[in-house]
Amino acid sequence: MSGPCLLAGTTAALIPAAGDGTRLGLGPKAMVTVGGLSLLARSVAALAPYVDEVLVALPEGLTPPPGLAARAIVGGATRQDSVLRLLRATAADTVLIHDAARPFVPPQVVGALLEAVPETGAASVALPVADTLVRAGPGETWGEGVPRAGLWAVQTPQGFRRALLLRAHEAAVADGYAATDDAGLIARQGGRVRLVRGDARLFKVTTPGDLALARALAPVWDAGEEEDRPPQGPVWNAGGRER
Ligand SMILES: Nc1ccn([C@@H]2O[C@H](COP(=O)(O)OP(=O)(O)OP(=O)(O)O)[C@@H](O)[C@H]2O)c(=O)n1
Ligand SMILES: C[C@](O)(CO)[C@H](O)COP(=O)(O)O
Repeated sequence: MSGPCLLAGTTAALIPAAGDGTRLGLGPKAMVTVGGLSLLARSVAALAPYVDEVLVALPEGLTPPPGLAARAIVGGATRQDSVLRLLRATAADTVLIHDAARPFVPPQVVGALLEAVPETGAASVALPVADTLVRAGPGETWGEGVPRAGLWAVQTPQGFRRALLLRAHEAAVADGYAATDDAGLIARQGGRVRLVRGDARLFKVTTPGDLALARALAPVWDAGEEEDRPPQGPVWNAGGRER
């Protein structure tokens, strides 16, 4: 990893992994394997080199897999609730929040995200939408076209000053507001969220089709170029200086 890290203080990776995986239909999704490694193990390994600690939220009753280099807590009923529990379980100054269900995390993307966070305290990886968009009408017919100019599809990881995100989560709880991601909670409070260009390989394993894609990609990813592999060992220390 090259380039300076501008983060001050400590950093934690928070990995919500407590979902049921209903759409995939294979039990707790984070434990599903691709290329011999669970989605959770891949996500933990991808972010561990950048942070001081990794915390994962698991479904109640699920024992953390042996050898997982992360502290485990019990997640909540929704992703939002799992993330709030993770935020309350760490004292880190900066947090990277990443779905366990996105196992392929290009190091370049994490580096760009870490450099973006200090500007506003909130940044998200996202990709400009490339397909034509339509709002479906009755009976799954073509309803209304949606102009795609300026639309980005949000991925993870997302990075935040922890105190800022915690306040946004607590405000959402107080208002009974539910969001599908964390950056949306900051934006709702009027906060600015920097968008960092993501990567097609950061797709979320949601459906059986996604799992088939992930299993096809895993051997290519694992044999990939050095720049596409997580760095070995810690990259930045707690004070944000390059190691
Ligand atoms: N109560 C929940 C629900 C989701 N997640 C996590 O949030 C991420 C994104 O969620 P998604 O892909 O929707 O996973 P599931 O909720 O498991 O999927 P489904 O909606 O099909 O059940 C996943 O890593 C998932 O484990 C979580 O930590 N706690
Ligand atoms: C956080 C997220 O991955 C960003 O795209 C997405 O919103 C998660 O949604 P889900 O409903 O938990 O699948």
